Amino acid sequence: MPPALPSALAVHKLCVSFGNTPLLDDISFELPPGGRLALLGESGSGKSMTARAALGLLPSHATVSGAIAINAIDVTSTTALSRPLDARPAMVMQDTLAALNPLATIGYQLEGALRHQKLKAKARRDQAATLLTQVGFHEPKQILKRCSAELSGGQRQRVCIAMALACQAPVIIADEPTSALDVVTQAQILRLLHDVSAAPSGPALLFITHDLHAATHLCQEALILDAGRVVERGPMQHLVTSPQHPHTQRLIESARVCGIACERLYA
Ligand SMILES: Nc1ncnc2c1ncn2[C@@H]1O[C@H](COP(=O)(O)OP(=O)(O)OP(=O)(O)O)[C@@H](O)[C@H]1O
Repeated sequence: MPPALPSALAVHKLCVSFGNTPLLDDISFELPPGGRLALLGESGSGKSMTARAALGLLPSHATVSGAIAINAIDVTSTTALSRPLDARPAMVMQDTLAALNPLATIGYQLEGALRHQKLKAKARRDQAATLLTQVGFHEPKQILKRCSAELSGGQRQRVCIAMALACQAPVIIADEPTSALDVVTQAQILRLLHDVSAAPSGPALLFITHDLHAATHLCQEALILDAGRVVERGPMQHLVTSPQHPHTQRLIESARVCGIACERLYA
């Protein structure tokens, strides 16, 4: 049997506090290469803080214990920019206008993300266009010339996913990537995130969301957070059809009140 690949992202007994305030308490999970894990929980439960720890973006006054490894490289106490390239997750955020530089063309930004590949200028331009095709643009050369304000929200999110792919990151952390989009565009972006992570050697995906329905479509597994702790974990189907913890039960029930019967997806 070939040796098992290291986890794309491994978090072990992570605790984070700001001063005397504990924000994350004993968080552990592993994300295999190409795996898709949802982080679910109510507002303030610690989803984004977990992402910030994995990205190396906690403020310097944070007290951190436990361990974080990316591609088996220990990054627990290294900031984002001091990490080697193969231990830096890429980030896809909800606010695509803030994520992209409004004053630079998409081509300029995408080629910047390809810088580390040391390609010649023409090859870099071609690669930028190829990435845009990969995320669903039919006229990539036109998009390369535009600025972010000249694109729709869904188009900007595709560009952000292309930027994440350009970084060849082992993990994409997607924090509410579809919340600002209409339902048709949401479905397209979820499908795209699925396809990029399911591709051979595709990145693992940590999907942060309130949206149980989106998580059931996209992810194989989920962690449910409450007040900075993991209250339940397991295969998505199991959590949705047979939630054990009262907090998970409340999440499923709340989704049902909003007309979303996730368990039907598994019927
Ligand atoms: N800069 C900060 N300083 C102090 N406390 C913070 C800071 N940022 C977040 N927190 C606290 O950390 C906890 C977790 O916040 P976090 O942003 O991770 O929640 P979340 O689950 O991502 O919520 P949401 O779904 O609303 O984005 C909350 O209690 C929040 O008030």
